[in-house]
Amino acid sequence: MATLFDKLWDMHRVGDAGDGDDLIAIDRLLLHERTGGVALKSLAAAGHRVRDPARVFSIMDHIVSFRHGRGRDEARSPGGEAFIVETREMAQTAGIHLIDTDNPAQGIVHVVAPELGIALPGLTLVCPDSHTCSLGALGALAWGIGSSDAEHAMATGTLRAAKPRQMLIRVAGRLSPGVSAKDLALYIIARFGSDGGKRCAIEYAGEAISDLSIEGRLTLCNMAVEFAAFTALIAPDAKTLDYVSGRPFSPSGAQVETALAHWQTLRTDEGAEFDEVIEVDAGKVAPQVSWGTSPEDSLALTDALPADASARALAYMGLTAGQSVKGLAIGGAFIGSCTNGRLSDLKAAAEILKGRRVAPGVRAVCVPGSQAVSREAEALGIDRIFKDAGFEWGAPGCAMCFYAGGETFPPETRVMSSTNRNFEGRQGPGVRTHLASPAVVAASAIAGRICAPSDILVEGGVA
Ligand SMILES: CC(C)[C@H](C(=O)O)[C@@H](O)C(=O)O
Ligand code: SF4
Repeated sequence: MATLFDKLWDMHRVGDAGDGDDLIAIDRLLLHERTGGVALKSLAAAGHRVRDPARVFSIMDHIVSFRHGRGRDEARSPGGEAFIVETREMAQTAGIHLIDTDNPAQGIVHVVAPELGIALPGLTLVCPDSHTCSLGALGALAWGIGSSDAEHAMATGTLRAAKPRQMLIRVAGRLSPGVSAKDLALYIIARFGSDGGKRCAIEYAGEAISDLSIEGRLTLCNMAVEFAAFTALIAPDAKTLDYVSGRPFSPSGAQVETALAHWQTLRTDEGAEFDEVIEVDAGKVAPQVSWGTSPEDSLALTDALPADASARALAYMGLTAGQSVKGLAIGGAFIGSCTNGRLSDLKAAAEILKGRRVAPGVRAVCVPGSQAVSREAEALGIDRIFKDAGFEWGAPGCAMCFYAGGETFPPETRVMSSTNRNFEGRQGPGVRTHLASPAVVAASAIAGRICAPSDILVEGGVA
């Protein structure tokens, strides 16, 4: 009896690397211009070549400008162009796949990898980026690595790694209407703490997980690293197989049948043991918002701040213990990122924005996670809904998810954000980030204060 994680590990284990480490075969490696160009350059400087360029994909997302109309080589941070240019040159020299700024498939690496079928059930995938765990949503074994590990993986097609402990998070029951995968992720992190994942490989299972769309699963697994997990994964089911079929880098022709047969074996055997098991009742999860400077500082929108809230976090966020977060005036709203920048996220926000206007004094920005998401949204008129509501509609990339030295909100601005990190300075010096789902961000942008979508709907529309 084996867990899904055991099976994936064993299938890729090529040897004992000593000191308790295994040598793991890496199927596909992803790079972005913020860390990937550096890894490629250092690899070349050491006189090594990429062993199998067909398995390596480089994508421009972190530094590219999100301003439409500007040259896409323009960076959003001073001096950032060098990252773009260097990654391009190094990728071309190495002969790896390059999804450049002008490529119709460009977007955030963790959004693009599933869209293109680079991420598939059963594959090992690594990227020098912490949110690579997102891809476990498809039943892949995917984890974030450092730059030197990326070099090692490119040169050898393998990585040294110690097999992590394993945790099962079973989410029983169903999420209530209006409660999303993002709310579930924040709820779990708040309840068990930002160290609650204990560097384990987490398998999410249970009725609420089967119910989630693939995009919802990607959101949930995206936040596993904020829970200190090694990675997270979800066993592939019919939804997964349907999602991954027919994509550019998915199996084609005669390979399809073999792949389907293989993917169907990717599940945890009945009775297989985990080192830790956590049970969560989906019915208890309400729309969440973060109040502090760690994703674990999250609560239901209707709850007051804990009496023992950290003084430093309170001071940074301009709050006092015991107060309510709901109703606080905001100055910014951001919808996008690898957490919530997919079509279903934009649709959920658009449902609330339709026919309404962002409150005066709120700068609201939406940046689709990829060119594909942007095109689909535009085909459905979703961009119009955002723009008519007063949102800026940006060009795909990480954009305001993290401060790169360029565009930001003024210090002390309270920003509702569909992203995954609310650390001090994450969106800019002094910026006060509140994490929430796209629907909660959209509702708050309309109201000009932190609120739930139901508050807007009850008020019958805020002009
Ligand atoms: C810049 C990159 C290495 C970083 C990460 O590893 O996650 C970024 O994507 C982030 O979200 O903070
Ligand atoms: S969108 Fe944000 S969290 Fe995701 S990869 Fe980019 S910077 Fe990191």
